[in-house]
Amino acid sequence: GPPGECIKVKGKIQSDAKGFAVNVGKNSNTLMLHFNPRFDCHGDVNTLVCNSKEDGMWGEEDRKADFPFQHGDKIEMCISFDETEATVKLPEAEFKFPNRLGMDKIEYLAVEGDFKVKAIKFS
Ligand SMILES: C=CCO[C@@H]1O[C@H](CO)[C@@H](O[C@@H]2O[C@H](CO)[C@H](O)[C@H](OCc3cn(-c4n[nH]c(N)n4)nn3)[C@H]2O)[C@H](O)[C@H]1NC(C)=O
Repeated sequence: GPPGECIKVKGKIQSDAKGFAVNVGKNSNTLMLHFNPRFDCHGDVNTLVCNSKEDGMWGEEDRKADFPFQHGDKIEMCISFDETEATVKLPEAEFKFPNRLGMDKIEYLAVEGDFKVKAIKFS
C-alpha cells in the first residue's frame, strides 16, 4: 500500500525457532526491507539483521542493538514506510531502516522461516 499505511503481521515465533524473516518490497529480488530476527543461524545468535535487496543483490546489513524476541512469542508487528525510511513497530520496540531504493509502494510481502503467520492486515 501507499506510504503511511501500516501492514500488520501477526503470528507466533516457533518454540525452537532458528530464525525468521519478513520481506517487503516490489518482489523477491527487490526488497525495501528484509527484517530478519536470528536466534541461532547464519552464525548469529539473538541478532536482528535488517537489509535491502536490489536486483537480487543484498545490500549492507544493519545489525540492530536490541533483540526483543523470544521463542514461542505471539507478536504483532506493524510495518509502515515513507520516502526516507521503513518503520517496524512491535509492542515494546520500534526499528527504522532506510528506504534505500526510494520505493513508493509495497506490492510484495513474504514471511519465511520459523514464524507461524496468524493474520496479515493492510490498513
Ligand atoms: C561472515 C560471512 C559473510 O557474511 C555473511 O554473509 C551471509 C550471506 O550473504 C549473510 O547471510 C545472509 O544475510 C541475508 C541478509 O543480509 C539474508 O538473511 C540471507 O538469508 C536469506 C534467506 C533466508 N531464507 C530462509 N528461508 N527459510 C529460512 N529458514 N530461511 N531464505 N532466504 C542470509 O543467507 C550473513 O548475514 C553474513 N554475516 C555477517 C556477519 O556479515
